[in-house]
Amino acid sequence: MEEKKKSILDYDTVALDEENHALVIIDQTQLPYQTEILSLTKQEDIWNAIYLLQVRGAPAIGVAAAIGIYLSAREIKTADFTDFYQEFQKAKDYLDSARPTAVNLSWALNRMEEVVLKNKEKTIPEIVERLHQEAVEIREEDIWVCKTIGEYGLTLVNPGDGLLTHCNAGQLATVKYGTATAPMYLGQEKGYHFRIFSDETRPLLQGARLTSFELKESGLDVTVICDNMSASVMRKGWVNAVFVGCDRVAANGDTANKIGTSMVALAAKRYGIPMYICAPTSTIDLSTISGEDIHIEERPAEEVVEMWYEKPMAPDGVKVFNPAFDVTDHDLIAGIVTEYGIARAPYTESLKEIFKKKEEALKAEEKDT
Ligand SMILES: CSC[C@H]1O[C@H](OP(=O)(O)O)[C@H](O)[C@@H]1O
Repeated sequence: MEEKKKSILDYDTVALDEENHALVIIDQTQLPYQTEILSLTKQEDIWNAIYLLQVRGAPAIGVAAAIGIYLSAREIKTADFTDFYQEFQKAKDYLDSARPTAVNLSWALNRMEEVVLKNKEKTIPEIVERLHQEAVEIREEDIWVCKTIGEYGLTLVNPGDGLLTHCNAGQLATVKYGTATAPMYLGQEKGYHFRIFSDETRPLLQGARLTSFELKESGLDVTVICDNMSASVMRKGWVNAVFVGCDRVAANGDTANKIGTSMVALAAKRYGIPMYICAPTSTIDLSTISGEDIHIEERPAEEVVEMWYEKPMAPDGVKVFNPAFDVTDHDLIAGIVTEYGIARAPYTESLKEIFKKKEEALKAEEKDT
């Protein structure tokens, strides 16, 4: 049994238990009421954990998928590559079907598949070991990515600023630091005193349940507000910048993020407040041309009308629409903060520049090793 730690941030959001060959996650559907750690070995349990948002947030979903597909590869009992690859692809397609919007899920699975193909001349045990290393690398990389996003994000704000965020793009959506919360945590380390407003984020309340929880546990000044209050808080002059995460950034900068983000962006535009998307390059999908092409996940009606209420809050049988995400138009976005710099409009060009910088950095890294 995991010993009780002092803060939720002392627990691993998502990790590989090397000894028991298991994916270990915090069950985020139980937060903030109780901290339950799940140790998952079965593919269907991992699929369910992603679908039910027990593990959630684009980067954390990508890490969970990488670990999950490695665990699945360990169980493929054959010495023949063709058979192995066939079983691997089945497992990959299965995990990929858990949620459609966050590109990190397919990004991580595709990266693991590349490892298989790159090592197809090796023995199956050697391929599985390479998958193991890649899953660990994807997880470790996320820490550097989020910290660097935090450093770039800090260049956009002042020590005493009011910040607003929507949903949870915090440490609970990543391995460490979060994306939208990375500037907040790094600012705290520098002695900054941000006043943070966290939208509750209906219907699943990631902002109230998760963001306010992790920020408060870290000693940050956080205030929970209802989603319909964000414009009013902006109008009062309490917000100097908005930082949110993302689930898929299209080539033109249109961004899918938790439902309600586009309303925050519209209000921020009205009040002249910069809206920043904190986006690991793993969440930027240049093959998706614009927001029109992003598949928005729709989720069960119960999440809207029954969750958190003693009795359903709408008449029985009434129609319910429950899109998990919406698209913020690129012209409402002041900047896209990545681990290779801040992209500014026009995004079609600037995002390509970011990937060029990434490619150059990776090439230089390869040369050094
Ligand atoms: C660090 S990006 C997290 C991103 O993912 C969340 O969605 P969900 O809670 O459904 O996984 C939300 O859109 C966050 O902004």
